[in-house]
Amino acid sequence: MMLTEINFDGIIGPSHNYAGLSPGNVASANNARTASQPREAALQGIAKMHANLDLGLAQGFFMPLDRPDDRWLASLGTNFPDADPYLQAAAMSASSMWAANAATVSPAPDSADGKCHLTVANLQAMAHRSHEWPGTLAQLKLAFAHDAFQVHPPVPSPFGDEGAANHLRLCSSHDAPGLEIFVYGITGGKYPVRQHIEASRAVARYHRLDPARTLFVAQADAAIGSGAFHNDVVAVANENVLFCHQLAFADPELTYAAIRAIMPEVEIIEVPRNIVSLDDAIASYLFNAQLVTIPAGDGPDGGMALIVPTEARDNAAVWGWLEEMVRGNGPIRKLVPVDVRQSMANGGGPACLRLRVVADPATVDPRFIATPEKLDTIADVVAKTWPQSVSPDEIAEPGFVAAVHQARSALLDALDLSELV
Ligand SMILES: NCCC[C@H](NC(=O)CCC(=O)O)C(=O)O
Repeated sequence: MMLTEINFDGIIGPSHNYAGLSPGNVASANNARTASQPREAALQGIAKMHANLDLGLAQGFFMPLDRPDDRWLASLGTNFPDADPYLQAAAMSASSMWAANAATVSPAPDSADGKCHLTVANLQAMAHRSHEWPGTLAQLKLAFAHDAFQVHPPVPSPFGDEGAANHLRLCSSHDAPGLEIFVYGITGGKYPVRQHIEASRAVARYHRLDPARTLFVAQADAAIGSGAFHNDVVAVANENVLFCHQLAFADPELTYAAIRAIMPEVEIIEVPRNIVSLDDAIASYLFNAQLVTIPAGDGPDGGMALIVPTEARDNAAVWGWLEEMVRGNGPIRKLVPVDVRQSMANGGGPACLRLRVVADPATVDPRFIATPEKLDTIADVVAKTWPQSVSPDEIAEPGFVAAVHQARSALLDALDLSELV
């Protein structure tokens, strides 16, 4: 059994649009009502997956969900043509692209029963995301049907759960038992808190985690209030490294001490607020990075790489700090900027677009595992069928709805996944 970290990216769906649906998400608000480019968006995501394969990383993907979500609208007593524009936009959202919010994942070495556990996130804080979970659950049950996994339905209402975006795992290596850190919000000032501690505690119970290696940590109110609606906007972990902003956690010193008490070998790289302000961190998304271990023999000199959005390179304070960090003798040796601007404009960086699953790739349904050839097939379908551009006023047009349906069906056909209705 070879346990490896596999990054599953959400393929950016054909209905990708900027409807400004996420209060507390600065980018979503700033770009509200502008035109989006679904085709370019999806191609950017595919290019990121190609680049990760080139780094020697294991890569998977999830299909876009069926949009508009007619079942959800029916449960609200309406249908797409009759619904008001807000419900139409919420039903049409391509938000399942942000796979970090699909589920929380606890790899097998962390669980008392030796299975890899996944709990689908209920995403109940935002209407347009609250109806993702049935489609996501169906997909995870298919991809992870092997008995190496256990897929759990979401935590019940009213406890909000946003999945892996509020979850950090530290370990000596991916296949060793880890320390799992659940980050929750208390108050977000003017913005909603999305992750509730009761939900985090329930997930830890479902996953049969060892309480001695599980922490529940409050996110700083200032971070949520500045636009860090998920903790992965201000912190990321990989193996023994925690990379975070000074204002990520409500009580940083206590948090670091609690981590060190369980895992003395942890390396905490904290970015000081006087060098990178919270506003710069949120605008550049330097922490919404994929912090990955380059497989031995494949890397420039081994070590870890930080896959950052190009927005981080464009910010002088952020890029200056990052360049100095990689020149030092630390664990992060390489910066890899990737262009995911279409997703970034809705508040989703490289880390939001992926769900990390530590598992034996042989136990995953192979239809969800990426190869360069399969990514080319996906890119081909996208180039032929994804709408080029759409403004929020156009998402209810019958022609657009038909194009969205056709595009997704073409992709499911090409990947032999038509059973995902
Ligand atoms: N992890 C990143 C999630 C980004 C996501 N954006 C959105 O849903 C924007 C949708 C819109 O405004 O059309 C969110 O805020 O949950």
